[in-house]
Amino acid sequence: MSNLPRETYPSTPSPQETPAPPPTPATPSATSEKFTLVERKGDLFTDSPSTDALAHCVSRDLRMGKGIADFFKKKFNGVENLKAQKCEVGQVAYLQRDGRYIFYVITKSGVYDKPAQKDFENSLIELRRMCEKFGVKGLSIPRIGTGLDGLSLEFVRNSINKAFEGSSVNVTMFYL
Ligand SMILES: Nc1ncnc2c1ncn2[C@@H]1O[C@H](COP(=O)(O)OP(=O)(O)OC[C@H]2O[C@H](OP(=O)(O)O)[C@H](O)[C@@H]2O)[C@@H](O)[C@H]1O
Repeated sequence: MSNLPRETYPSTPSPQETPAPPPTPATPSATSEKFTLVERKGDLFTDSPSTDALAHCVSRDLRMGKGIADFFKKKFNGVENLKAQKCEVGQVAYLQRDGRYIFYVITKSGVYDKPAQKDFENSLIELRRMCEKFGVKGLSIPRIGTGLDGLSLEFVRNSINKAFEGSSVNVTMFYL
Protein backbone atom coordinates (compact mmCIF):
# COMPACT_ATOMS: atom_id res chain seq x y z
CA MET A 1 0.00 0.00 0.00
CA SER A 2 1.60 3.30 -1.01
CA ASN A 3 2.43 5.44 1.92
CA LEU A 4 1.66 8.61 -0.06
CA PRO A 5 -0.40 10.88 2.11
CA ARG A 6 -4.05 10.35 1.34
CA GLU A 7 -5.71 13.35 -0.09
CA THR A 8 -7.82 14.80 2.65
CA TYR A 9 -11.14 16.21 1.50
CA PRO A 10 -13.44 18.23 3.66
CA SER A 11 -15.71 15.62 5.11
CA THR A 12 -19.20 15.92 3.72
CA PRO A 13 -21.40 16.71 6.72
CA SER A 14 -23.50 13.85 7.86
CA PRO A 15 -27.27 14.47 7.46
CA GLN A 16 -27.66 15.73 11.03
CA GLU A 17 -24.88 18.29 10.37
CA THR A 18 -26.42 19.48 7.08
CA PRO A 19 -26.86 23.25 7.57
CA ALA A 20 -30.46 24.38 7.48
CA PRO A 21 -31.38 26.10 4.17
CA PRO A 22 -31.41 29.92 4.41
CA PRO A 23 -34.85 31.27 5.34
CA THR A 24 -36.81 32.27 2.26
CA PRO A 25 -37.17 36.06 2.23
CA ALA A 26 -40.61 37.09 3.31
CA THR A 27 -42.60 38.06 0.24
CA PRO A 28 -43.85 41.61 0.62
CA SER A 29 -47.35 41.38 1.93
CA ALA A 30 -50.17 42.60 -0.27
CA THR A 31 -50.57 45.33 2.29
CA SER A 32 -46.96 46.48 1.91
CA GLU A 33 -46.85 50.18 2.76
CA LYS A 34 -47.18 52.59 -0.12
CA PHE A 35 -47.63 56.32 -0.59
CA THR A 36 -51.09 57.74 0.08
CA LEU A 37 -52.41 61.31 -0.10
CA VAL A 38 -55.59 61.90 1.88
CA GLU A 39 -57.34 65.29 2.15
CA ARG A 40 -59.14 65.91 5.41
CA LYS A 41 -61.21 68.79 6.78
CA GLY A 42 -59.72 69.87 10.07
CA ASP A 43 -57.20 71.99 11.89
CA LEU A 44 -53.63 70.88 11.21
CA PHE A 45 -52.54 71.58 14.78
CA THR A 46 -55.41 69.99 16.68
CA ASP A 47 -56.69 67.26 14.35
CA SER A 48 -53.54 65.70 12.95
CA PRO A 49 -52.05 62.62 14.67
CA SER A 50 -49.60 63.76 17.38
CA THR A 51 -47.06 61.30 15.98
CA ASP A 52 -47.21 62.71 12.46
CA ALA A 53 -44.46 64.93 11.15
CA LEU A 54 -45.67 68.35 10.06
CA ALA A 55 -44.56 70.42 7.07
CA HIS A 56 -45.33 73.84 5.66
CA CYS A 57 -43.82 76.29 3.19
CA VAL A 58 -41.66 79.23 4.12
CA SER A 59 -39.34 81.76 2.53
CA ARG A 60 -35.57 81.36 2.79
CA ASP A 61 -35.36 84.37 5.14
CA LEU A 62 -37.64 82.48 7.58
CA ARG A 63 -39.60 85.61 8.38
CA MET A 64 -42.81 83.59 8.76
CA GLY A 65 -44.66 86.82 9.25
CA LYS A 66 -48.11 85.76 8.17
CA GLY A 67 -50.43 82.86 7.57
CA ILE A 68 -49.91 79.40 8.97
CA ALA A 69 -46.17 80.02 9.11
CA ASP A 70 -46.80 82.54 11.87
CA PHE A 71 -48.64 79.85 13.84
CA PHE A 72 -45.73 77.47 13.37
CA LYS A 73 -43.33 80.14 14.60
CA LYS A 74 -45.37 80.85 17.69
CA LYS A 75 -46.01 77.18 18.45
CA PHE A 76 -42.58 75.71 17.80
CA ASN A 77 -40.17 78.67 17.98
CA GLY A 78 -36.65 77.48 16.99
CA VAL A 79 -36.10 80.23 14.42
CA GLU A 80 -32.41 80.59 15.30
CA ASN A 81 -31.97 76.83 14.99
CA LEU A 82 -33.67 76.92 11.60
CA LYS A 83 -31.55 79.84 10.42
CA ALA A 84 -28.38 78.05 11.56
CA GLN A 85 -29.21 75.28 9.04
CA LYS A 86 -28.62 77.86 6.27
CA CYS A 87 -31.06 76.22 3.87
CA GLU A 88 -31.47 77.50 0.33
CA VAL A 89 -34.60 77.54 -1.84
CA GLY A 90 -35.47 73.91 -2.61
CA GLN A 91 -34.12 72.67 0.70
CA VAL A 92 -35.91 71.79 3.95
CA ALA A 93 -35.01 72.99 7.43
CA TYR A 94 -36.38 71.08 10.40
CA LEU A 95 -36.97 71.04 14.12
CA GLN A 96 -37.69 68.12 16.41
CA ARG A 97 -40.52 68.66 18.83
CA ASP A 98 -42.24 66.06 21.08
CA GLY A 99 -40.58 63.20 19.24
CA ARG A 100 -41.61 64.30 15.77
CA TYR A 101 -40.18 66.31 12.91
CA ILE A 102 -41.42 69.76 11.94
CA PHE A 103 -40.33 70.54 8.38
CA TYR A 104 -39.88 74.06 6.99
CA VAL A 105 -39.94 73.73 3.21
CA ILE A 106 -38.04 76.60 1.60
CA THR A 107 -39.98 77.35 -1.57
CA LYS A 108 -38.96 80.96 -2.23
CA SER A 109 -36.31 83.49 -1.39
CA GLY A 110 -38.09 86.41 0.25
CA VAL A 111 -41.45 86.98 1.93
CA TYR A 112 -42.62 89.16 -0.93
CA ASP A 113 -41.79 86.58 -3.58
CA LYS A 114 -44.03 83.86 -4.87
CA PRO A 115 -42.57 80.37 -5.32
CA ALA A 116 -41.57 79.37 -8.83
CA GLN A 117 -43.36 76.15 -9.73
CA LYS A 118 -40.08 74.33 -10.32
CA ASP A 119 -38.74 75.42 -6.94
CA PHE A 120 -41.95 74.24 -5.30
CA GLU A 121 -41.70 70.85 -7.00
CA ASN A 122 -38.02 70.46 -6.16
CA SER A 123 -38.59 71.35 -2.51
CA LEU A 124 -41.26 68.65 -2.24
CA ILE A 125 -38.81 66.09 -3.65
CA GLU A 126 -36.39 67.20 -0.95
CA LEU A 127 -39.17 66.89 1.65
CA ARG A 128 -39.76 63.29 0.54
CA ARG A 129 -36.03 62.61 0.82
CA MET A 130 -36.00 64.00 4.36
CA CYS A 131 -39.02 61.88 5.29
CA GLU A 132 -37.22 58.77 4.05
CA LYS A 133 -33.97 59.80 5.72
CA PHE A 134 -35.71 60.12 9.09
CA GLY A 135 -38.11 57.20 8.63
CA VAL A 136 -41.19 59.42 8.67
CA LYS A 137 -44.31 57.38 7.82
CA GLY A 138 -47.05 59.90 8.63
CA LEU A 139 -46.84 63.49 7.35
CA SER A 140 -49.56 66.09 7.95
CA ILE A 141 -49.61 69.33 5.98
CA PRO A 142 -51.95 72.22 5.30
CA ARG A 143 -52.91 73.07 1.72
CA ILE A 144 -49.37 74.23 1.20
CA GLY A 145 -48.76 77.00 -1.29
CA THR A 146 -52.44 77.61 -1.99
CA GLY A 147 -52.97 80.62 0.29
CA LEU A 148 -50.49 83.46 0.51
CA ASP A 149 -48.29 81.75 -2.08
CA GLY A 150 -51.13 81.68 -4.61
CA LEU A 151 -50.55 78.26 -6.17
CA SER A 152 -53.52 76.29 -7.46
CA LEU A 153 -54.70 73.33 -5.41
CA GLU A 154 -54.54 71.16 -8.54
CA PHE A 155 -50.88 72.05 -9.12
CA VAL A 156 -50.09 71.41 -5.45
CA ARG A 157 -51.86 68.04 -5.47
CA ASN A 158 -50.01 66.99 -8.62
CA SER A 159 -46.68 68.13 -7.21
CA ILE A 160 -47.22 66.12 -4.01
CA ASN A 161 -48.20 63.02 -5.98
CA LYS A 162 -45.17 63.32 -8.26
CA ALA A 163 -42.73 63.95 -5.41
CA PHE A 164 -43.96 61.14 -3.12
CA GLU A 165 -44.95 58.48 -5.68
CA GLY A 166 -43.13 55.27 -4.82
CA SER A 167 -42.47 56.30 -1.23
CA SER A 168 -44.14 54.75 1.80
CA VAL A 169 -45.18 58.07 3.32
CA ASN A 170 -48.85 58.60 4.27
CA VAL A 171 -49.57 62.26 3.60
CA THR A 172 -52.66 63.93 5.05
CA MET A 173 -53.48 67.38 3.71
CA PHE A 174 -55.75 69.28 6.12
CA TYR A 175 -58.05 72.10 5.14
CA LEU A 176 -60.20 74.38 7.27
N1 LIG B 1 -54.51 75.48 11.35
C1 LIG B 1 -54.70 75.23 10.05
N2 LIG B 1 -55.05 73.97 9.66
C2 LIG B 1 -55.23 73.69 8.35
N3 LIG B 1 -55.05 74.58 7.36
C3 LIG B 1 -54.70 75.83 7.70
C4 LIG B 1 -54.50 76.21 9.05
N4 LIG B 1 -54.14 77.53 9.08
C5 LIG B 1 -54.14 77.94 7.79
N5 LIG B 1 -54.46 76.93 6.97
C6 LIG B 1 -54.58 76.95 5.50
O1 LIG B 1 -53.37 76.51 4.93
C7 LIG B 1 -53.25 77.04 3.60
C8 LIG B 1 -51.86 77.61 3.39
O2 LIG B 1 -51.68 78.62 4.32
P1 LIG B 1 -50.80 79.94 4.01
O3 LIG B 1 -51.52 80.83 3.08
O4 LIG B 1 -50.42 80.50 5.34
O5 LIG B 1 -49.48 79.36 3.37
P2 LIG B 1 -48.94 79.24 1.90
O6 LIG B 1 -48.26 77.92 1.87
O7 LIG B 1 -49.95 79.54 0.83
O8 LIG B 1 -47.86 80.42 1.83
C9 LIG B 1 -46.74 80.25 2.60
C10 LIG B 1 -45.92 81.51 2.58
O9 LIG B 1 -46.60 82.54 3.25
C11 LIG B 1 -46.05 82.73 4.56
O10 LIG B 1 -45.82 84.03 4.83
P3 LIG B 1 -44.82 85.06 4.14
O11 LIG B 1 -45.68 86.07 3.45
O12 LIG B 1 -43.91 84.34 3.24
O13 LIG B 1 -44.13 85.62 5.36
C12 LIG B 1 -44.83 81.84 4.66
O14 LIG B 1 -43.71 82.57 5.11
C13 LIG B 1 -44.65 81.27 3.28
O15 LIG B 1 -43.61 81.87 2.58
C14 LIG B 1 -54.35 78.09 3.48
O16 LIG B 1 -55.40 77.52 2.75
C15 LIG B 1 -54.79 78.31 4.91
O17 LIG B 1 -56.16 78.68 5.00
